[in-house]
Amino acid sequence: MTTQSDVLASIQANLQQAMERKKPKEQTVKFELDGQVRACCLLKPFNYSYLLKSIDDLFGSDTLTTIDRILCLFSRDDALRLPIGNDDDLNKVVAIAEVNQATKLNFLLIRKKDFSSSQIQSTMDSYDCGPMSDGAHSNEFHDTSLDSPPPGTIAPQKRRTTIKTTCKSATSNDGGIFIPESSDEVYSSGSSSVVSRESSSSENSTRRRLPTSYLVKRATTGSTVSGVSAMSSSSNSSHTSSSSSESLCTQCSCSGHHFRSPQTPSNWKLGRQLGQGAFGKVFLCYDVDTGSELAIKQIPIRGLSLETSREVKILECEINIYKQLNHERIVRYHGAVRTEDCLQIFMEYMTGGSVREQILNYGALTEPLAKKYTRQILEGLIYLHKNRFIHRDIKCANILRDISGNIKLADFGTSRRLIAITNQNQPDSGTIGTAHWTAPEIIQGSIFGRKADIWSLGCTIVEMLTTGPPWQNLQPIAAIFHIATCDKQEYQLPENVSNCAREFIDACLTKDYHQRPTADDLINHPFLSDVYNHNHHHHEQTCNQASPNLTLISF
Ligand SMILES: Nc1ncnc2c1ncn2[C@@H]1O[C@H](COP(=O)(O)OP(=O)(O)OP(=O)(O)O)[C@@H](O)[C@H]1O
Repeated sequence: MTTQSDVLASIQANLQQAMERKKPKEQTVKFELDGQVRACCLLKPFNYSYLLKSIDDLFGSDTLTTIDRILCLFSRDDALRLPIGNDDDLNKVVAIAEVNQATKLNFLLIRKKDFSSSQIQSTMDSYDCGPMSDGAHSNEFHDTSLDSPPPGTIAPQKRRTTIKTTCKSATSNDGGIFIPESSDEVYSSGSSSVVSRESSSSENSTRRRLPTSYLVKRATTGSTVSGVSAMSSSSNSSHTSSSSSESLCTQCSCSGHHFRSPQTPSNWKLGRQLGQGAFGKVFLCYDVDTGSELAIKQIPIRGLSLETSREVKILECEINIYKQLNHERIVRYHGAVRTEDCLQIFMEYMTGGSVREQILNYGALTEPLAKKYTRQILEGLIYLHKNRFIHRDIKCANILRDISGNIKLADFGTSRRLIAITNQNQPDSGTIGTAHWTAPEIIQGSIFGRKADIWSLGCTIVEMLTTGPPWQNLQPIAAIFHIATCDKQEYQLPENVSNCAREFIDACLTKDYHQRPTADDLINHPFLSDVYNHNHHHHEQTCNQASPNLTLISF
């Protein structure tokens, strides 16, 4: 006799079978090497050595001997890139792709540092690279030279892509097939930290072209600035006149003319080193003309490809947009200057260093201090989000302290470009990367929006209270696998942490971003109810400020 549980078991088995049948039997895999994009379809399951063989098949034998790292690219703009080194990493990546129903896996192949352009040339010459889109085969290989372009050179708008071929099932023995990139895929640059379209109901995400009108206009009425819609693409000028810029003010309905954009120092002296991050070193900088001290981040850019050089140019331009952001919870950018060897980013000097360093020096923070920092982070986020910016890299290393123990958000908007420029993944400079703070929707690659910052805030509070983010013991690939596949983020907090704090963190770590609260929602959460609203006090002073050149200091 058939019991109810037999029926249920048979339904479940059928379902399982149906799901298995729906799973694609092959995986499109796309590789990029020196700006060359090639793809093939691999029959599943495939392992790491099969992946390596495909690289040789696609790019020519001996290519592997020149490769230093294979980075898997995640997120819509490929900003999250993690090294793949074995079967285990690859299995996790394939599993994430399956969960996300991703149509292809993207890998970036990084050459060994000492591999010269002439060697690249001979390797490229040694295989038939298939049909070319414009027949300019040999010239374009010269484009992959590691030399920087001469000053003033405009990099090509798009990397060369391969001509049309049909994507069909193929084993690596086929030597690979070429898949044309859509213009959207090719054009991956733009101000990725800018929320492209304002929508209260959805967290839209589209790739943006470089905004070339750098004047961010404030709204004529109300307290919200329609900054991004004012950033239209018009010319390819990269010069910003700081004297013509207006600062943004979203805190009140005042005129918004509190400050002018700061001037980029032109006459300055390098001071002591303040620290080192994944992308470069940070020094004290004395502005000889104004007598003020700033911080300067120097990012080495010698020997970049044309494509990467273009990223540097875009970052330079973006920083000139960020200069106009003016809020007491945001570290002020003072501009960027490119020299032959490095990109120099000038910013406000924060005497207390980062909260990450505070934790490393003094241990986990107490709940009241974590609460105060959380409130101040939210104040910064509310300002950024109102102005349609996403920070995208909230973590203790990017939260800097002033002398009186208040904090500001640093490094907004720059991380994605710096990753592309320096090809960093998990940095080897003692910093810990960003994978553990990344929101599931970013890993899924379909969307990113303001609520990704809220997820990272949740991870950052865990970091403040325990010295590390959730999944801190896992390697980055394993961590993002958990973030993408687990329904509930697990983390451990000290026993004495209040329920209210736990509820707040849980709210931030809501997997479905539709359900996740906004910064505006969270500022009213009971967890923060007993923190003094320092911001309000300060802003009243700011709005009543007589001279735009005076900086008020509040305690
Ligand atoms: N504006 C600043 N004022 C004072 N010190 C700073 C400033 N910016 C950075 N630093 C110091 O330099 C260190 C390195 O900063 P950087 O932004 O390069 O890397 P990071 O944020 O620590 O790590 P990552 O590169 O992973 O983001 C910081 O930890 C901090 O001590």
